[in-house]
Amino acid sequence: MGGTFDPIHHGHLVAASEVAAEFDLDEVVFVPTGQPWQKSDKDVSPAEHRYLMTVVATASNPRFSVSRVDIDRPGPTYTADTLDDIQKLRPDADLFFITGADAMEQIMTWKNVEQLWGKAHFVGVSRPGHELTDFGLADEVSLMQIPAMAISSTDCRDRVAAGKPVWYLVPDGVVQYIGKYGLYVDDNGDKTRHNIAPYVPASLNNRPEEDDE
Ligand SMILES: Nc1ncnc2c1ncn2[C@@H]1O[C@H](COP(=O)(O)OP(=O)(O)OP(=O)(O)O)[C@@H](O)[C@H]1O
Ligand SMILES: O=C(O)c1ccc[n+]([C@@H]2O[C@H](COP(=O)([O-])O)[C@@H](O)[C@H]2O)c1
Repeated sequence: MGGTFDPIHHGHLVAASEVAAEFDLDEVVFVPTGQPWQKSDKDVSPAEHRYLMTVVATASNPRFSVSRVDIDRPGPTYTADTLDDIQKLRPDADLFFITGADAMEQIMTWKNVEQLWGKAHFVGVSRPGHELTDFGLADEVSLMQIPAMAISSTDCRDRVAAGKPVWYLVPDGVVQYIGKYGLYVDDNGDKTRHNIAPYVPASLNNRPEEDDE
């Protein structure tokens, strides 16, 4: 499941869980976007924050994982590249790509859309306020009704900026992550203030003991 996840919320998690159950999937890989080119007119939080919030949100589900392929690939994020990279990592897997109804509505504008159908089976899930359409591609796209979650990342960001709670709209750990790094508070759009370094596991970051002299 690809997304900007700025922040990840329970609408994303319910969609992933419902599709995994319906299609008996072994795993759902959440893939935060690197540069979501169709959101270039919007302020998007640094990729490392979006990645780490996605890790926090999915950590308790053994069938959920998070991939860095899109945030580690330079340039705009295209799903054709995402699917190629994931297929290289899981050569034997049959890939499914989960999208909400709003993303499905836009899919014909995605790069190399005609190639996408050969790379994965697409599952479009219902989302309040959006029509669910498969553009007549019934063999390539499945449509699925899921419990209606009227939650969006935009609304979560706006609520934080307005000092309103986002408890129960996003996982508890994500509420705490947002507070810890001061994300989405009104800072005149200066996102660089909240930049963090890429995550490096401690085991790769051990420095030799410093000499006391
Ligand atoms: N409440 C929801 N129900 C079903 N699908 C959703 C829901 N929210 C997001 N999705 C789907 O999850 C994927 C990633 O969405 P994204 O990260 O852009 O979240 P968003 O809430 O739409 O964000 P924003 O408000 O910033 O545009 C998209 O395919 C989107 O359609
Ligand atoms: O391939 C494209 O051209 C393309 C254009 C827009 C969106 N997408 C993908 O659709 C997913 C949801 O995107 P978004 O912007 O709604 O978070 C995410 O995986 C994006 O990379 C892909």
